[in-house]
Amino acid sequence: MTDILKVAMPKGRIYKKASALFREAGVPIPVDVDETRKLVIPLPELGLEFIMAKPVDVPTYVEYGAADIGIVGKDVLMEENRDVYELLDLGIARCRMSVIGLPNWEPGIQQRVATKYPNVASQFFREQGQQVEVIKLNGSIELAPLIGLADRIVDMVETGQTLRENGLIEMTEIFEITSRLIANRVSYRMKNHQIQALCDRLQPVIAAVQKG
Ligand SMILES: Nc1ncnc2c1ncn2[C@@H]1O[C@H](COP(=O)(O)OP(=O)(O)OP(=O)(O)O)[C@@H](O)[C@H]1O
Ligand SMILES: O=P(O)(O)OC[C@H]1O[C@H](OP(=O)(O)OP(=O)(O)O)[C@H](O)[C@@H]1O
Repeated sequence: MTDILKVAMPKGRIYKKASALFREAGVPIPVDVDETRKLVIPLPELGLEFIMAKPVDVPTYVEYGAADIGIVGKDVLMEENRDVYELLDLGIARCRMSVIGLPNWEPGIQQRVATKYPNVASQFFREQGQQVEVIKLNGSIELAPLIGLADRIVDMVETGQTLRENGLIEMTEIFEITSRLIANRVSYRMKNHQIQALCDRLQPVIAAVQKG
């Protein structure tokens, strides 16, 4: 009997892209999985079990071994700094982490930066030698400079539509984001065969997508 691989799948926008990638790689996830509200989805015919997690929690499930592997954005990996292996860059859900502000922004004495990513933002400004107060928000980050909560924000930019519609500009790109396949350190040894088999299926599809 082969061991089932437990996969922490992020609900939301990454799931759609990750499931398409799996299907292209010859892992036929049944279509009803896309719509279900079930949180634990056994897929014994594929040797998998999906755990449908909030994206930011994926590295936590994987670090503790509640999931063997997981799919998560680089943004979350950088912010959470969990003890997991990063196995593959899946090349999906591409966007970037940037410093954003109003076009007329000028450095003041007491600078405030709002973000969903306080660790990433603090580290970035520390490295730049800039002293800022970081304010943690949980969404609609672009509101903060519009209504005077913060001078600048650190947030994700994909198409730039949110910035345009709110009259904001991207000042500095901090890093590029794509989704990654991560593994629990013990699972990586104990279930190496299954994990490697999945990576071997995914790799050529990722390479083909990257070629264009
Ligand atoms: N335009 C984008 N905005 C935000 N994240 C994006 C974008 N494009 C790709 N991503 C990736 O998708 C991941 C998950 O985003 P999603 O919006 O699904 O969840 P979330 O906002 O973290 O969670 P929730 O909506 O459940 O609070 C991000 O961590 C990032 O890696
Ligand atoms: O460049 P764009 O294509 O406009 O994408 C970027 C926007 O998408 C994300 O927000 P999300 O939709 O996750 O909503 P949130 O504000 O609740 O985080 C992100 O925080 C930006 O606001």
